[in-house]
Amino acid sequence: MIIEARRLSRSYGNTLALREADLAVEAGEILAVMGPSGSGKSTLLHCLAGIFTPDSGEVWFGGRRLDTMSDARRTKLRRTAFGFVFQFGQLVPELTVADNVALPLLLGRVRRKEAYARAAGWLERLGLGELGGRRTGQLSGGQAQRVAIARALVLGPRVLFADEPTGALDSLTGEHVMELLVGLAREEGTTVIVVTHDARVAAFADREVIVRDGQVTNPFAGQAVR
Ligand SMILES: Nc1ncnc2c1ncn2[C@@H]1O[C@H](COP(=O)(O)OP(=O)(O)OP(=O)(O)O)[C@@H](O)[C@H]1O
Repeated sequence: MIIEARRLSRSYGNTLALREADLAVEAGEILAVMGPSGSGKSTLLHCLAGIFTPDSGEVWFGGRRLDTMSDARRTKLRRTAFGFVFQFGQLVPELTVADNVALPLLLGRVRRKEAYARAAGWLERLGLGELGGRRTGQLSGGQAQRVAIARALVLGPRVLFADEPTGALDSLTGEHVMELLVGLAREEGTTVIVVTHDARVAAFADREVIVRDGQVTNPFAGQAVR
């Protein structure tokens, strides 16, 4: 298992968002996390990615305990081992497409020339080779999400976390974005955990888990949905 969550609980004030949720994810797996609105999907994803710490329970990544790690170590691990794609790309609008994709490399002290060369390679793979010089504020939704995918993958993460990555796109564009995301993840051997409401997005996954009332109803591979 690359990621394991054991009996995760997390509340916001009086709202119990996760109630002893379990989940196990295999390396290289593409996992869709589905379930009703407000059931705890995003909270689960944020706990797995070490963005939130759970109130109780354990999160393991590659045999290391994530939830009890120091903030500094967890932040470093998140930067190097994890990639993120959210509903709205969260690109820096004042920067160009190439700048946005090169940014994680530059922050990781990769030399400028190499960072831009690697960014250009990823943009090419995502069919964005022509758009490197454009400001990201001037992209279509589908183009922006493809840039966000390039930026998330440029450091070669072990796990890509995606929260409604196609939520702001029309269905055809959304399918194209998912096709690219899943195709690249498979080529790279990247594990993908994608939260989605959309059955067409989930159809790209190897496995689907359902979150209900803060619990994962079928947390382990091979288990039927209850
Ligand atoms: N910052 C917050 N403050 C208070 N309550 C919150 C906060 N974030 C989430 N919640 C509550 O926690 C519960 C789980 O929320 P979460 O966002 O994890 O659900 P979700 O399944 O991702 O929902 P959606 O599909 O609508 O995005 C909900 O009842 C929600 O209202």
